[in-house]
Amino acid sequence: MSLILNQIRKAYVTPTGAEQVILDIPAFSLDQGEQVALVGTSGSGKTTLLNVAAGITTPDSGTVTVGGVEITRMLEPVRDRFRSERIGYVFQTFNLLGAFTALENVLLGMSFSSQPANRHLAIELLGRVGLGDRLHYRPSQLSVGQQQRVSVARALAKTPRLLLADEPTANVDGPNQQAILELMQTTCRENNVTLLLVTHTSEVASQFSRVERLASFNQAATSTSTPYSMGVN
Ligand SMILES: Nc1ncnc2c1ncn2[C@@H]1O[C@H](COP(=O)(O)OP(=O)(O)OP(=O)(O)O)[C@@H](O)[C@H]1O
Repeated sequence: MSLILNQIRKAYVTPTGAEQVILDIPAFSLDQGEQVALVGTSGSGKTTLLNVAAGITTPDSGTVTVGGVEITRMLEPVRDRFRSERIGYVFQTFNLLGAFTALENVLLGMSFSSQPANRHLAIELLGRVGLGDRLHYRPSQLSVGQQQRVSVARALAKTPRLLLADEPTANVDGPNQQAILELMQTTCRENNVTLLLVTHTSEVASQFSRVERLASFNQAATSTSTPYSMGVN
């Protein structure tokens, strides 16, 4: 599905009560099946942009159109169902359900989508992210990097039409980073899934033919951002 952001504005109220505009985006879009890396300084609004694209955060103004459907016009329950069925999201903070095992988390992610839970696919994906021997571990029994990999498997398992990934390899080592990135890119390519992936790492960004710097299309001046030099900013 294509993703089109048009005239998006999003401001937050700071603890002092002032309004701070985080996103002021005249236009930003991805074609169906396109794979884009999004880079930018910490605090510049990358997660906010993904949340707006997913319909989790409502923009103050502007429209978000996913696969030709304007999700900003939908009532919240309809938008929630649209997201569950068609959008995969690898959250920066994983958002795994603590009472459930790795396998159950992936199966639950599938059950919220339109397709029936496919245990075979869930086990295969967990194996492909290197967690074949951790299927029955709960999040608290997994390392942070392992939890991140469960989150990747969960997002892919529902075979979304749009995949949003917020630094999905931030907590894993080099070989795992490469394996996860390849899995995401290959799966998206094979299924014509649109991929928007936030990264701070130049090795990750370099594997995308299109790399977008948020500041290049966001007119909001996020002066709170503190540049740091882990990689791409
Ligand atoms: N609910 C909120 N209320 C007020 N300010 C917020 C809220 N959520 C985010 N912000 C502010 O919006 C700005 C952008 O946050 P966001 O998480 O989108 O940045 P980011 O680019 O993803 O950062 P990072 O690379 O560190 O993950 C930050 O300055 C943050 O303080």
